[in-house]
Amino acid sequence: MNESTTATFLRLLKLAKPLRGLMALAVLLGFLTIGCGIALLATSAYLISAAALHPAVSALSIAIVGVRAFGIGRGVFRYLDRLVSHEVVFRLLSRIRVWLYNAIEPLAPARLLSFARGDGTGLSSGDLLSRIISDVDALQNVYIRVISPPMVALVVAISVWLFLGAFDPLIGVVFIVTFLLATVGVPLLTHVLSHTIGERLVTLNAQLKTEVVNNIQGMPDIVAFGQEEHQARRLSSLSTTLQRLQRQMANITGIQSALTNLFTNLATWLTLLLAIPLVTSGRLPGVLLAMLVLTVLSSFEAAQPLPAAFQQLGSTTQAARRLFEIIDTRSEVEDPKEVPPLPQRYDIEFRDLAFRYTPDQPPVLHDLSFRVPENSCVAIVGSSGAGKSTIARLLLRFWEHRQGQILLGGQELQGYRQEDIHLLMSVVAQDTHLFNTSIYENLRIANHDAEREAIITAAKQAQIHDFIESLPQGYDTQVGEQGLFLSGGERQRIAIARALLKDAPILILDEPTTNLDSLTEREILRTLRTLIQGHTTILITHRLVDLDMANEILVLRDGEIAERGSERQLMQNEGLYWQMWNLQHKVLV
Ligand SMILES: Nc1ncnc2c1ncn2[C@@H]1O[C@H](COP(=O)(O)OP(=O)(O)OP(=O)(O)O)[C@@H](O)[C@H]1O
Repeated sequence: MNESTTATFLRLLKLAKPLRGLMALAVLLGFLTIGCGIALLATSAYLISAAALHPAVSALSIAIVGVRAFGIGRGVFRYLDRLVSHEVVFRLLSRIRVWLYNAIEPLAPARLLSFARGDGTGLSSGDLLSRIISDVDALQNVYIRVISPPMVALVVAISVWLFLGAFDPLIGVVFIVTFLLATVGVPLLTHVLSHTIGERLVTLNAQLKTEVVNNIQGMPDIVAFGQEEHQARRLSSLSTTLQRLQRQMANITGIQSALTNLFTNLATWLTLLLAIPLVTSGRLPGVLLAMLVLTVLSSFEAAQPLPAAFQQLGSTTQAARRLFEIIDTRSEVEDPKEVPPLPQRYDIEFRDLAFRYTPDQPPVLHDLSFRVPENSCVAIVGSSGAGKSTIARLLLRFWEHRQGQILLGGQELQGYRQEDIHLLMSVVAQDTHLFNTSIYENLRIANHDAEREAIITAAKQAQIHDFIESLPQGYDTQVGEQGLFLSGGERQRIAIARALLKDAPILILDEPTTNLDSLTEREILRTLRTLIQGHTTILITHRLVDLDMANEILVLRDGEIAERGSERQLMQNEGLYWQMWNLQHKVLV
């Protein structure tokens, strides 16, 4: 094992620390199972040999009872061993899953995004899924096969060595050497041969899953651009590589299994070779010959699982490494150590703010200063990529600003917990995520305590109620994955209804009328006009319609405020806003 494998392995062991009592019990039960198996064969061999000499039945009674007891004991202990070791594994895996989920949550969206973009550790949604499901499952191998069996093998080795040594030290030495070759030599050899293949198998499996998820998500585009064959070729090439690696793994399995059998038979044969002269010279009673040989043969049962476990160690540690990679990722945004009081007022101020997403990228926002007084509305307009949505992301503390200040209620935003900030803000974003459940549940997500009446009122205000009612299953209609069964406009109106239901004091409307036709846009804007009353609102839009509802409009160009004022002032200035308005108006006409 190299250093990093050992370090990963030790970290995995640490995870199991709270269950060490149960794990010790599993080792004890494993030993008792194999111990009973050895004793069963040894006693049976003695019984058959002794019975061949026709002694009185009473002379055999202890051996007969022993055979029965060990036979029953082996079954019972095997059952208990499986029960306890699986209990340990399932408890551990469920702890790891929860632990992992808790670690992922703070990474969203900034760190998860950077994973998805491939500039972190190259994680995409398919890869993430693979880590959470397959990699966690792969850890079973560590706890069931790598930890317990070597300990059981160690206890068996010492006990059988001492037992055989009592009859003849040389037989004891032959046993321990062959046993060590089978339990240490073969596993090490398999590990050396297979660990790189195992690691590549995990990575390749994840790559294949990523590719499949990606293809399924982009299937309509693949079909529309006639790329089916190209994509199928990519998948087929990945799966051929996977098959080749799996074949190599199968060859190693064959080698390790042949070597283990070789050492088992060699040990049995050598014991026989050494014991026969002892019997002929009278130093060993003849009835014990078969017993010694079968003790050796059956003790190798403890060696059987080790090579397979070490063969999978490469893939297991690689899986663990991939999990620890997520766990070790620092979240983009850190909450303050002490729980701060909530703001008493809801005005927002940006002071000399500059921001870039990554150090190697140019700044997206520069010297940004503006104020949104409590219960007023500021609209931010500008061309695509000007940095409008970035302002919303910073306000939501999805990203951390490092230059300048953002104040909420007069206090720096970084002084509040993200959780508290999210409670104070309702967002209608460009892409609303709908969960694969009913419309009703999708609305209720904004406010779990909302009564049905309140949900319907919000849907009415967002102009979506009549549409929902026209569906055969009304509010219980399933929306499909990511709201696939709804149009872009319908999804947007559900987002507005959610914001209405949440009724937070601050509203962030990021292109709330995207995907809507002009008529619906007007209706929604009318709703928004009412909605923003009594709320501090930031309205981000590139549609220059009905912006007289904003107290101030900021025109953003390349991350800077190029122009600002009320709609009337900006139109009078005949500057950038006026040009954009005219351009849009002409296009619309
Ligand atoms: N997560 C990110 N990492 C790196 N760069 C990003 C990230 N998100 C956005 N950007 C970049 O920041 C710039 C501003 O993006 P932003 O989404 O704020 O623009 P926008 O004005 O809202 O555009 P649109 O109107 O098209 O939504 C763009 O150049 C974009 O490529």
